[in-house]
Amino acid sequence: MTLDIRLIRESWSLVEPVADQVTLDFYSRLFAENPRIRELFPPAMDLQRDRLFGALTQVVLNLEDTEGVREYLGQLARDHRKYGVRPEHYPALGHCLIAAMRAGAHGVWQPAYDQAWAAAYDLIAEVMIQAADQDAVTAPPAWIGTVVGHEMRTPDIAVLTVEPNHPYPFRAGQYTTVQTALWPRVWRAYSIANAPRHDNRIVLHVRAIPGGWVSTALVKHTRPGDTILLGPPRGTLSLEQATTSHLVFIAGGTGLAPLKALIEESVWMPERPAIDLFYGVRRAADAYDTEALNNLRMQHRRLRIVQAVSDEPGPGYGQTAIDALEYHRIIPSGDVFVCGSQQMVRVTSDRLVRLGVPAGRIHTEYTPDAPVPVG
Ligand SMILES: NC(=O)C1=CN([C@@H]2O[C@H](COP(=O)(O)OP(=O)(O)OC[C@H]3O[C@@H](n4cnc5c(N)ncnc54)[C@H](O)[C@@H]3O)[C@@H](O)[C@H]2O)C=CC1
Repeated sequence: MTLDIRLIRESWSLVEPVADQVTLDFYSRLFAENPRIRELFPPAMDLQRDRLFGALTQVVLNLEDTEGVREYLGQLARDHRKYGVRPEHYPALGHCLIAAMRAGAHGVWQPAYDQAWAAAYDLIAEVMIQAADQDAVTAPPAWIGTVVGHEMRTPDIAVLTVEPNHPYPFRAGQYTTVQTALWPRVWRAYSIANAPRHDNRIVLHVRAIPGGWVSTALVKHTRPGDTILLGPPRGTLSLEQATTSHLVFIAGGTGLAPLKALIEESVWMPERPAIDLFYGVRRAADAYDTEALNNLRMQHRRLRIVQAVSDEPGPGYGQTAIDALEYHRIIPSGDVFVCGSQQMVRVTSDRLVRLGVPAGRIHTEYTPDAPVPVG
């Protein structure tokens, strides 16, 4: 079966401006026609809605890159095993998706679009079902993680150490998704703050954010001995993305987590890269991992750490991490990794480009389907 990329893009451009409406309509149809499928989704659907359109956008934009799309869909399928998605659900999803798009592009939708999308959807479903089946041979849909450590580092930041019940095959820089018993079917993403270890444990840095259901449960209502569910590891942030041996890491708040994992990994590399870490916090008291960072500095002689405090007065204060980088007159000649809030990542990346860093050398986690992890 061949894909009519032109028809898919053309029809996509009609529904994109009404994405919110189409997504709402899609879920309304799906749940009305298939009440059992509703049970797979969380009570509040806000984040889920954004993800659906984000994922489809990724596919539509990259249709020529067959291998890339297959890999992306494979990852999506492995991740969806934790929701309980099964092969028999796919036809209903496809049917409702096309119906919602047709309704959204009311009046200008052509019958040929139906055929183009049906063919594309069949292919998407086939790739996803195959990938999920293959994954089921070696991996559970989700891991049960026992919390073996829970340290309150500030009144609202906890560092959790979690022991998965099966080998957890992640790479430094990746993130996991977490569900707590308090919020069934609600999953949130958290970067893993360590490189893989022999004891199979992972460390998460979690700030309880106001209104953050999962983050508040993890920080305030979780104790050693409790269990949580972990989805499969995801994300592409990796030292392998670097093409140079001088790395600049720019972290904001708990955005430190994945960069710390990369630093840990680099300690074991035969040729350690030189790393400048610019770490931004709002208040000095928010620097929740100073001791561990100092330990890493002892092990990694080519690691330099500059801390910036943005929201407090005082000598050397009043700076974000990127301000500090400019203040120290470091013009990155190598690769730069940026992790923090979406706003911070965007502002920092723009400033790096203005400083002359090629966009291809700026590495961030943000992709449309995988928003920077939030609580
Ligand atoms: N892979 C990733 O990129 C990860 C991202 N995160 C995200 O990092 C964020 C951390 O939040 P918090 O710990 O509450 O710290 P925060 O975002 O409140 O502040 C941390 C630092 O970022 C700076 N900052 C905030 N907004 C900025 C902006 N628009 N431009 C420049 N600098 C800005 C602050 O001044 C401060 O120095 C969360 O949004 C979390 O989701 C967390 C883990 C991993």
